[in-house]
Amino acid sequence: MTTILADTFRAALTRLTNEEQKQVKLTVYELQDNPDQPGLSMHRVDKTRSPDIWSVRVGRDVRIILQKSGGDLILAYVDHHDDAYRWAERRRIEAHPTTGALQIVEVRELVEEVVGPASEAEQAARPEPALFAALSADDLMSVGVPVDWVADVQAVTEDGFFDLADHLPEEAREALLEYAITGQLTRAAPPADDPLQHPDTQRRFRVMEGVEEMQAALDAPFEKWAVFLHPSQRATVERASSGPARVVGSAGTGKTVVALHRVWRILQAEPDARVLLTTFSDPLSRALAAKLRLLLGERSALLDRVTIAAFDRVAAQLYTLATGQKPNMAPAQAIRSQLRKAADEADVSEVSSQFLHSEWDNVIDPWQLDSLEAYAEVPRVGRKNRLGPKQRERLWQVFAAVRTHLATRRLFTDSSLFAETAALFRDREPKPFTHIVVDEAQDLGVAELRFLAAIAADRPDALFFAGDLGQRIFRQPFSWKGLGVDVRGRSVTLKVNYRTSHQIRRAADRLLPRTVRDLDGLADERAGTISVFEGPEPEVHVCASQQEERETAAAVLSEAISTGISPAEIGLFVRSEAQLGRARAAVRTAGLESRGLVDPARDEAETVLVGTMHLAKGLEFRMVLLMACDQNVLPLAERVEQVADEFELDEALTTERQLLYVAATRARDRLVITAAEPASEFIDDLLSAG
Ligand SMILES: Nc1ncnc2c1ncn2[C@@H]1O[C@H](COP(=O)(O)OP(=O)(O)OP(=O)(O)O)[C@@H](O)[C@H]1O
Repeated sequence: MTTILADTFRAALTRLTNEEQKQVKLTVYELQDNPDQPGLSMHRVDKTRSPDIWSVRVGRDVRIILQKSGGDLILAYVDHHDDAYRWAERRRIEAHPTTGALQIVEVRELVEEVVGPASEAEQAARPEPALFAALSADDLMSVGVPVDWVADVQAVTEDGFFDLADHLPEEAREALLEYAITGQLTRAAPPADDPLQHPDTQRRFRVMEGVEEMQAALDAPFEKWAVFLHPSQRATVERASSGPARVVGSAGTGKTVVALHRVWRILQAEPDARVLLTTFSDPLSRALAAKLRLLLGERSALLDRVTIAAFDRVAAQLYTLATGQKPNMAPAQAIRSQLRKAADEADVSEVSSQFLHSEWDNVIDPWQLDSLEAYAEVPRVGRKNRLGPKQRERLWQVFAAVRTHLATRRLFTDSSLFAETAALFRDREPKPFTHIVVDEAQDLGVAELRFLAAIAADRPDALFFAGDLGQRIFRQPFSWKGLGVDVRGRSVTLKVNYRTSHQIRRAADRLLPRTVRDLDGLADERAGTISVFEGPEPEVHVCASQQEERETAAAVLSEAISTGISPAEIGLFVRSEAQLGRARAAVRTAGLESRGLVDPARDEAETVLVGTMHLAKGLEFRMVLLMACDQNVLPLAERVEQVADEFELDEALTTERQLLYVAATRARDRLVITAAEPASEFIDDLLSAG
């Protein structure tokens, strides 16, 4: 007999007490071992609409609801006696007549709380149009709307949609939302012979191969993604690649989840695989490590074959491994003074410090240019090369002097460490890693990408990237193809946002263009992304002074706490360190305590996280408060003043905007933005309708 676990069962299990959960799990293992054993007290549920629904007794008051049909045993639900029976009486488990996907269908006539199709009189009085009036019953069935619910969907207006959507299977809900936003109806995958093989079945039912798998699935934490993936996520995880591949999608669409499952799949499929899971910062790599542990659960022995660390740490470790020495890093300030000194000596005083720094940071150092010829030929993306050959020659003397200064002292920059370590491993076999999975890949620089390509095995599926071009906040763009990493034709876009409410996502999306293109012509298309739940509209408070802002923010925090949001569920972010004081003062005024990101000693449950927007990356909170969104803070005036040319100005404005997008999309349910007058121009974009 095949045992199948439904997502509704797992969700219901987590609502029971620990002791009840333990008892339920033991009963499930017994059922899986032999569902017919006499010790199990199993009864057919009489009042249901399907003949195959049974209840199994767990202790005095808890009941498991399951469907027994053919050779399959579907674990559907678990709850206290009366609630379990009520759940069972209102549901059918069946293959959808059009799509063939297995669904748990709510029996329409037994669901009272949804407003039924409006009468003609009501419709005449109601000015709101029906959202799906143009779709026929066949259209609706083609996306998996259960027969019972077709009339309700045809009659629903925008106001009632999210309430109704709660009663529909995910594929129908998502297709209808997409239609409401884009006017396009994406039909379900073609029917499979076996309903269990249908991609929409697999997002809510999973066949359990053995007791061990069942244990892992039931012990896995409440995060649904640990067990059930969206079909587009699953396809991306499982896809065999003929070359480097990537997954893109706007914030909250599950790119990190895909990256984690990809790592797991590689480890499972290849006993000799050595995997690097990497990203751009230590806090993010720690978060990835925690999530991977969670996903692997009982299979944590697999972790022995994974390295999880930020790019720069991996480079430093491999350098030490190859040379026996620790790399000595040059302080950024020392490089700045060397540049100025060399410029004075070479008598190029007409060139501003801004230009020198920018040229070093964005061209000379990342590309590791080592000659005047290389300097002349480097691809300058978007940046006008305003240098004549003579001037370039003089400037090169400056950069060459700094390079010599660093080389003679064996001092590294991040980029030179990447380059040197890449050179140490480029021709070595075997490579340190068979597979490399990169999260937040939009912030890879030239040196990092070359480094990763050099330390990965020479096999087509060695490199996998997850990222969102719209969230690039650190690095300037460059052509990946030009460096030999061509993901064209192997890029998948995820469209379902699981993190952020419809209202917050819609507002945050207004900060960015609908399409963001990379330099190889690949587009990240943001239009058509949907959120699966609703919440309040984001709030914006533009205050007359910083003091008024502090009081307003404090009042917002107090009100949130009074409505049941705990301090740990709140993230408070500001543009940069200079505004942290304003944020902490607001937390104090609300009578709360704050903690920083690198403040592990603080009790997380009792404190509000306060940090800069750059550090918000990769996190998520029930409520996000963004403070100090003032005119000179976003975009940051100091940064705008320091640009070397028009290209850099454009870059600065784009990445400042993207920074606000990153911070705003950390919010699940509530987003509040405050500013002291005059407010950032970005706020107008966020609020503008349409
Ligand atoms: N299949 C799924 N089912 C349920 N929840 C999911 C699923 N996939 C992702 N999530 C949830 O959605 C949220 C966002 O996921 P994730 O962090 O992977 O998104 P992301 O695309 O990497 O976001 P960002 O670009 O903002 O970093 C998380 O809370 C995650 O648990």
